[in-house]
Amino acid sequence: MGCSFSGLNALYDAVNGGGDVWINDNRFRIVRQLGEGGFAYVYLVKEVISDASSASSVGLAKKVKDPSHLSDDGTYAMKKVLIQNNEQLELVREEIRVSSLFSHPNLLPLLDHAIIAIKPTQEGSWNHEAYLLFPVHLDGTLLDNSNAMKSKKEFFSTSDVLQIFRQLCAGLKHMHGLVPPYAHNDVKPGNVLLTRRKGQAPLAILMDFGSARPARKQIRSRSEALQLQEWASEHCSAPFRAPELWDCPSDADIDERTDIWSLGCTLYAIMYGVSPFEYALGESGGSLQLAIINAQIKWPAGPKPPYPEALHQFVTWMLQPQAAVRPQIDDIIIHVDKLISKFSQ
Ligand SMILES: Nc1ncnc2c1ncn2[C@@H]1O[C@H](COP(=O)(O)OP(=O)(O)OP(=O)(O)O)[C@@H](O)[C@H]1O
Repeated sequence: MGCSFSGLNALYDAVNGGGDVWINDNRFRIVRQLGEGGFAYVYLVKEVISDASSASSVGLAKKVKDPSHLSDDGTYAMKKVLIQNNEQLELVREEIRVSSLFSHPNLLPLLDHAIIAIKPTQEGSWNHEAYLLFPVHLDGTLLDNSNAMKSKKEFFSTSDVLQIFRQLCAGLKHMHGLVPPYAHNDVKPGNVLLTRRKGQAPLAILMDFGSARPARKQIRSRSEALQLQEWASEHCSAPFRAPELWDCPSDADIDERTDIWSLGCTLYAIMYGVSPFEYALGESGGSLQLAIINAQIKWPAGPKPPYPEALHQFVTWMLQPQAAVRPQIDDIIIHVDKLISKFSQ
């Protein structure tokens, strides 16, 4: 395959093994597909090291700053993003730039990346593919886990609900605490990787920084408000999207509390397996936007014994439609720690 490299390079090893991919100096064998998104495929890959005896000083080990991100068996998750135009190329470049700003045990680290240009289209411009390499978490997302549990009528214990949530708060605190603060903008169960651990609450890791941006925006005109709403409609999943991103005033100060709204919806979903506003609409349908703007919350029948009322009040506190009086991540952490000491053994 004819390739032109845009600085960094990933290259199919068409001759050796067919299924191998090079990301910069390292070679990976595709084992199987793990998932797919809008324009992306995620594969389980295994690093191919020619001299296994010196594995700790070659290959990815040489490249990755934090050795705890290296896997014992050489397996990783590789996301291949198909890029068809300049706008998509800029989005991937931004995802790579933003991901490299974060370093926290509850945020999925980007280990390496490469963008390649492939066969010119008829107009003569280049198509691109991006390859992003991450640690792999084989137990799936919080959404996958919730769906599997729902079909068995199982629920997380109160203690696990709080511990999973606490880890998401820790990851978000890192993002909201940067200068300038960053909002994730797409906090939802499908963007949380969960790893089950014996005798401990599951490990929760927030991923997908494709929508993460500096959090604070001053909206001072109708056209700026509409521009923000349009951006949000493409980047923030509707059932978890804050009211100010649906119906933005022409004079508004947007901040990282858009994520607190999504976090409230996510806490509800850890308990009941669905966003509160999808649940509120139920089978009858109706307007998701109206349900969100009115913060219309209903509580499903849960596990027996049910979750403590204090958890419901906690969700309601985060789902404050007026962003200016919604709590910040530090307030949330103080509160969840109190709930953990009260309800976890
Ligand atoms: N590090 C990983 N370990 C294991 N599985 C992963 C990993 N990263 C992604 N996946 C799987 O691949 C799926 C798609 O990944 P991701 O959400 O990053 O893609 P996306 O294109 O951003 O998707 P979407 O547009 O739906 O948000 C995930 O839902 C998950 O099942």
